[in-house]
Amino acid sequence: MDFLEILLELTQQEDGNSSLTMNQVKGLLLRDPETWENPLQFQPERFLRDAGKGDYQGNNFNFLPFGSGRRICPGIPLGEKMVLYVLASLLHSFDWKLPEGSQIDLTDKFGLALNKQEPLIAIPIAKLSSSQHYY
Ligand code: HEM
Repeated sequence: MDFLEILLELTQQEDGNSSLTMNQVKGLLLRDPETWENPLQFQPERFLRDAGKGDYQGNNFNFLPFGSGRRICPGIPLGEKMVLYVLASLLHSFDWKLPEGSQIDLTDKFGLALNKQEPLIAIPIAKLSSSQHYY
């Protein structure tokens, strides 16, 4: 079946019409097995193997987390720094563990942006030598 047909079927409404937002198209493109090997698997290392696939400056139409063209996100440089800084701070300052008996569930929920179906609950454990380092 043609990829477009699958898109239309997935978004069919009760009145027979289909409505597809740009974000839904993007979400589905990121699952296209012709472009992404094992698209449903969380494999961030895929971008290390092939750096071109992770180019998000708007020229690679298979991967547009910041959009493209005239309306491309102007916050890319700040976003790049903030995501890295916040993540690095959280990993540097805390050990993380899951609540007793729970497991990580990576199932996602289709929507305007990709959300996890089950929220992640992670417990931070302070690991810096002095509590003053947390202020
Ligand atoms: C990781 C962080 C971010 C992501 C994933 C992101 C993603 C996006 C996306 C997908 C768009 C729509 C682009 C389009 O329509 O083609 C957008 C637009 C926009 N973003 Fe971001 N963004 C991020 C961070 C930021 C930051 C830090 C700022 C500002 C400080 C910002 C400001 C804007 C503005 C003003 C627009 C509208 C641009 C326009 O319509 O002309 N974004 N962003």
